[in-house]
Amino acid sequence: MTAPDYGHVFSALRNSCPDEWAAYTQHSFVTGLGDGTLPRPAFLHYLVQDYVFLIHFARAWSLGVVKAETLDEMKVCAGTVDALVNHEMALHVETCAAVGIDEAALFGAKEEVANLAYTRYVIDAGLQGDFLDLIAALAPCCFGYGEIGLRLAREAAADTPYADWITTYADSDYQDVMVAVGKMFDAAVERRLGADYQNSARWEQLQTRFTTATELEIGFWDMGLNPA
Ligand SMILES: Cc1ncc(C[n+]2csc(CCO)c2C)c(N)n1
Repeated sequence: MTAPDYGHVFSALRNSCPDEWAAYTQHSFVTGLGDGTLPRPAFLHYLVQDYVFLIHFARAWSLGVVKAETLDEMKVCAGTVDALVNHEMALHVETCAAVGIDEAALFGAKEEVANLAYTRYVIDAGLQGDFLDLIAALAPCCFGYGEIGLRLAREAAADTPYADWITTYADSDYQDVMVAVGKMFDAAVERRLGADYQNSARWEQLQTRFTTATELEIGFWDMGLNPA
């Protein structure tokens, strides 16, 4: 599988924080998913928290519909909300059901501080700022999991118990959606800041949004490794 092209805006943002990006996408939680050494309690703890994360993340993407300026932007945001609440959460529901955690328990799970910090940061970026602030804060989640899924699909141990998780994010339908999201991000930034966006007054602020969200992803993996 070739490396995915998630667009030039994402590449530029990622290149502005290489250390944080590596700490996120090569975190020991990720290594443990690939080689199968991640303890099951840590994985389930992560998955329950991630269910709650996706609920609030769907709210953040919904804000994208509100802040969009074109129909294409609205379509991508609305499509992502649909994918999240009607499809992506199925992995969480099915995996947890198999160990006796039902959906009501997932919905009512106590949200940990690292989880709350991340989603509320993204929602606030969109409330306080404009569409670009919102997508800069949303980007690490989309493209980071896209990169991780593809890398683990290539490198993971054949007998890792986390193959379903890896397949969810390596899946070509999922990758196609991420490529479409990347194209929309490129167009959204060029529309507002022009082709020379990296020299615009807004760029540093967008880099900060992206880096902060990347740091919050690192905190989410750390949280996963420490079941309460
Ligand atoms: C902590 C955390 N970060 C990223 C993802 C992956 N993810 C969540 S929403 C979304 C975009 C549209 O599906 C993607 C890729 C996750 N599940 N949990």
